[in-house]
Amino acid sequence: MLHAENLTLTFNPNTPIETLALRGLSLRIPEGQFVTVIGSNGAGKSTFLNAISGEQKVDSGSIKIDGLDVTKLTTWERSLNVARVFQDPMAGTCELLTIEENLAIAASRGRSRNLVSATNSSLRKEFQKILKRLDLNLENRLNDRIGLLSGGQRQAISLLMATMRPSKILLLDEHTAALDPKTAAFVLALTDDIVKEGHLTTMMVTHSMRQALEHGDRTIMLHEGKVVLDVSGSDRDGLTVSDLLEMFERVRGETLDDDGLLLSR
Ligand SMILES: Nc1ncnc2c1ncn2[C@@H]1O[C@H](COP(=O)(O)OP(=O)(O)OP(=O)(O)O)[C@@H](O)[C@H]1O
Repeated sequence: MLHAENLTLTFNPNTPIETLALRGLSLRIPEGQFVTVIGSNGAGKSTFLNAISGEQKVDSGSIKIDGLDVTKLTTWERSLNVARVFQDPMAGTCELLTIEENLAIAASRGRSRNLVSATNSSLRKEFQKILKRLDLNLENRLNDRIGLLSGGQRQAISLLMATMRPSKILLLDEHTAALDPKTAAFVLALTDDIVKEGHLTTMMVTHSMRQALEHGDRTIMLHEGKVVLDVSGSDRDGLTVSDLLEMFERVRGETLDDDGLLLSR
């Protein structure tokens, strides 16, 4: 389904601040697989997701989604294939628009209808139905500005918006990192349900090794722009956070020195 082959990307080449963000990164993800992605700060996780979504052009290598090389598509063209939820709850929704208007934008993705015609009564019913699953009474607040909602409520809606229309791959970029633990658990459970229901091919970046092991069916670790660990199936079942840390240290031949990653065990 997703086939990334030998991706390289250098920021500010031939300058004192040259950064080799992707160094021959290759990864294949079959359809319907849920991959969790971990890695220390600066490992290249966001850059990789940006390359898949088209926000960042790579220097070399190819990214194919269902056999189609997407490296040459515009961001808009790729938005039909790639759905994404960011860390910042404010990034996925427009605070000045109502809940209904935000959902209408998501509903019109990939369609020729405009926003005005999208806000009709059958769509309103669809919006109420999908909001009901959150059990937050938001289905009765369609006309409220989304800026009135909490970060967790907005992030839950961002997830619903990203998955409202079909796409080939769902990218979750630390989408629960800015939420308090209880709300993060709520959004993660919602994520699991939505991914399972839609059999969605998914990549979820997280700084929490525990989350990485408890969700999805495969875990990869990036380090210095490459995949250095890739565990799934029976190898991953029963793996503990300590095991994962140990494996990383073994693979890299060095001690993991990343407070963020260690603190969020
Ligand atoms: N637009 C940019 N210009 C210059 N350097 C960049 C840019 N984006 C990322 N980098 C650098 O590329 C490297 C990879 O960054 P990236 O954001 O992909 O890491 P990450 O694994 O997502 O890290 P984090 O967990 O801290 O978010 C880092 O050294 C970063 O400073």
